[in-house]
Amino acid sequence: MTLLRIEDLKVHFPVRTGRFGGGKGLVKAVDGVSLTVNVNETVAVVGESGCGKSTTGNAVLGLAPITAGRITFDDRDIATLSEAERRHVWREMQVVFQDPVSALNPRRTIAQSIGEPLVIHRHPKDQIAARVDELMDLVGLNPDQRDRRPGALSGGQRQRVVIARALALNPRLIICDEPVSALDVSIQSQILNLLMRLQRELGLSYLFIAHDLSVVRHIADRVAVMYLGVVVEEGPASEVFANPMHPYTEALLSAIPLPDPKLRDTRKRIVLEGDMPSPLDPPTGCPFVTRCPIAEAACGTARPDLAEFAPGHMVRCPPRLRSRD
Ligand SMILES: Nc1ncnc2c1ncn2[C@@H]1O[C@H](COP(=O)(O)OP(=O)(O)OP(=O)(O)O)[C@@H](O)[C@H]1O
Repeated sequence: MTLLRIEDLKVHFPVRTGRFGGGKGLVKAVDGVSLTVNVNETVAVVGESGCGKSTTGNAVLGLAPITAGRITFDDRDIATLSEAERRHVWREMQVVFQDPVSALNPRRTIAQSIGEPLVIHRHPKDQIAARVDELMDLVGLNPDQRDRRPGALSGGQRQRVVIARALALNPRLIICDEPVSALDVSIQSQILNLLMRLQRELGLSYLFIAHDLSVVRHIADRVAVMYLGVVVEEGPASEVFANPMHPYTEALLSAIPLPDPKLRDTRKRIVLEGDMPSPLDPPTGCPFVTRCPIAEAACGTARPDLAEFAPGHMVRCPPRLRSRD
């Protein structure tokens, strides 16, 4: 069952341009993204900085304006909700951001931070302490730490606090926006394992935003790779990792270190030249044309659509190019 549906989403920001800010431009941060997240599913959105991943998540959360397209949660269009429906949807949809330091008020105790949504939503006061203990236990924090301040905790423990707070109102969907990027590599897998366990136990759905494909390898059911405001490839995670179709996905995958030295020798590393163009002035034609190792003249004129290569595996690169290698 589909819980979240994003249909042809566009988020364009009007900005001032030119040396003295006299010109006007449009940053096409998201330029026609469609995605679905099913109940109990993790969909990863991956791509380098500036590709529009966070803006997509922010539009779902109501933190970025929807220029065009539609976002439905549980079949309800989030743009047309009444105030009461909106409050209900915001309870069911929570977010975990990258940086647990700025997400937590340093003056509040752990219990106060975790209990904050319960206070805001007027939970009976006498039940809040027990619910906070339950949430701390659920995320692997010792309830003895309830009166500590965030400064006394490690980065991983702080992110557990943020996750416990996100779970307080029994959400169905969590937008995880780079939830492990600020953590030591050794701690990252602990938090990813925690998120996977919580998903199993609570039937959660995740829209999981990351710049690094290796982070999502174990957690994602499906992966959407974004470049310059559009999805260039989307499919079941196992398919995308084993059989990447888009040259950008291939380049991202080739940057992941392989544990097996024999595999390391056989794999070619694809180093992309230059930077992603500005979404203020995207290239005509294929968005990846300026950095693509297999670009042809035609790629500079027509923007390719997403086409299905295998069941559920979509790629925005014409077959005549892909069949060459
Ligand atoms: N409020 C805004 N006004 C103007 N431009 C914006 C605004 N928010 C985002 N952008 C631009 O939109 C583009 C996409 O940004 P976004 O943060 O969604 O990318 P991202 O892939 O999540 O990158 P990062 O990982 O660095 O957050 C960037 O070029 C960014 O500068």
